Amino acid sequence: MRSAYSVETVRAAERELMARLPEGALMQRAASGLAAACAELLGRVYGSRVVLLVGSGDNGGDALYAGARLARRGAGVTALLLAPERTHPGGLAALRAAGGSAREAAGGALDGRAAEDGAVAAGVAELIRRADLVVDGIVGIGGSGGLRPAAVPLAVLARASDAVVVAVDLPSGVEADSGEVRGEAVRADATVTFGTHKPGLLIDPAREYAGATRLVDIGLRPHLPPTADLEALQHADVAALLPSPAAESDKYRRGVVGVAAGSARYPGAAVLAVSGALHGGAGAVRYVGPAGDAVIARFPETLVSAGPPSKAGRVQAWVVGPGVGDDAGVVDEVLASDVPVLVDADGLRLADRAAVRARTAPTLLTPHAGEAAALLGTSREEVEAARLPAVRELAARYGATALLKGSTTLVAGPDGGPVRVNPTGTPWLATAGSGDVLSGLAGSLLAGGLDALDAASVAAYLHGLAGRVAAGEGAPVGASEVAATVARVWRDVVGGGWAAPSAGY
Ligand SMILES: NC(=O)C1=CN([C@@H]2O[C@H](COP(=O)(O)OP(=O)(O)OC[C@H]3O[C@@H](n4cnc5c(N)ncnc54)[C@H](O)[C@@H]3O)[C@@H](O)[C@H]2O)[C@@H](O)CC1
Ligand SMILES: [K+]
Repeated sequence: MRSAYSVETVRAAERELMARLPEGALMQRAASGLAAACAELLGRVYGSRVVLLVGSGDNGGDALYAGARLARRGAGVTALLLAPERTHPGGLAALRAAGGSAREAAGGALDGRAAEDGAVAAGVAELIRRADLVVDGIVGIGGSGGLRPAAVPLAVLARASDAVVVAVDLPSGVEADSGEVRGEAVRADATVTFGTHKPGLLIDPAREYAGATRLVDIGLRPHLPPTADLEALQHADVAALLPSPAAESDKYRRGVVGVAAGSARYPGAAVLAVSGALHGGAGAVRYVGPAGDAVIARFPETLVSAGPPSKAGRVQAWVVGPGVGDDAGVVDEVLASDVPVLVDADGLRLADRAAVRARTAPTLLTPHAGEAAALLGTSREEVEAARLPAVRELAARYGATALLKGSTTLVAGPDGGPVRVNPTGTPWLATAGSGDVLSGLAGSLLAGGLDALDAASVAAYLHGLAGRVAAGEGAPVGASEVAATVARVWRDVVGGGWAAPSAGY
């Protein structure tokens, strides 16, 4: 499990650890890991051109000490200081002693005129443009509220340069705790983070600014609490959670999932939700609704009933909503059941909110940002910008587990606790019907006995992997292909020997 901790928790752990170590030891650990990562990215350190963007705090100190290490190996290192009088003194001295140089980043006063806010000093643009490596030590976990104006042109110049951009701890300008990016921020090719991941490194939009993330061990782990603020499942975690039938299992012991989906107008949603459900490990899939013929034609193994959900026979979990159109009755009926219920798509719009809150069996809501905005009474843009607070609020407000879809899908439980972020997502999954497959898959795992947080996060994991594998070398995929690929990725996850395509999850 990959975990991330909030700034407040990281600070407390650092204080504990620092109290046991000689002055400055922690920063040396950080700088040494940072320098090693930079050297690796440069390939050849000797003769390379390195520019350090240095803010007024310890984040800048890390950059300066790492720059000193690179300078000792023959790199030409220049530090651009955003606040020359408040630069980390030890770091600056180390850089100079190693042969590096430092200069002011901001535009100085010219001919008696005051410097414009946000202007850069002469030669700075050229330095950044010609650099092989730019190290972003403007601000780390001490930052808030987006980049200050003086730092903005440096972020813009770094983006335009061909240099590899490495962020120290976090890309400057992103919110460490939430992944929000308000205004300009540094876009890094890689981020070297210390002690633990910060939530923003795993959640979009900030995750995109971080590039590939590398964690440097500075000995913080024993000082962090056992419960993280954010968790990302990895192969081994998912393998341990996936249901596997025992010798004495029959279809009923493996769980029956009911799917109440589709309509005369949208039969495809029913077919896709059933296809997801058939691949989620439940012993049987029961379909209820007006698209029975289409479902049977495609998946003859489905148990189809024509009547209402309450007459369909026992299930261990329900999925309700995909493609049901305006049939509020079916949503009401399913919500009145005493088994776990997943509500998706039209179901989210039609569900009686008081009925959702009043349920005693687990409820799992699976909105995309637009549906989440409607449930929260806010705008889609607000949800997209602040996904972590949004998913927490949804879960708390509805007393439900909430899965917020997106490139970094988030899952929050109703009683607080760590939020799960899915590391396997791919933009190829933004395709019609993909959400229906996810609902079926998660519902099937619910019926198989996983709790709502696990069912949702395991489903998102498998679904994301299936999307990646089906998309292969970057071709678009349909939702049916995603469903059909779930069995393969399930085998790979359980087998443990699967080599993930390219990506850093
Ligand atoms: N505390 C520790 O034990 C360790 C800290 N380390 C480094 O120290 C960093 C935290 O250092 P600090 O607490 O000094 O804080 P930072 O260096 O992250 O930032 C604080 C400074 O940045 C300025 N600032 C705040 N918001 C800004 C914004 N939006 N735009 C531009 N400037 C802004 C403030 O004026 C303040 O002086 C970590 O991110 C990490 O890089 C590492 O050396 C590892 C050990
Ligand atoms: K930084």
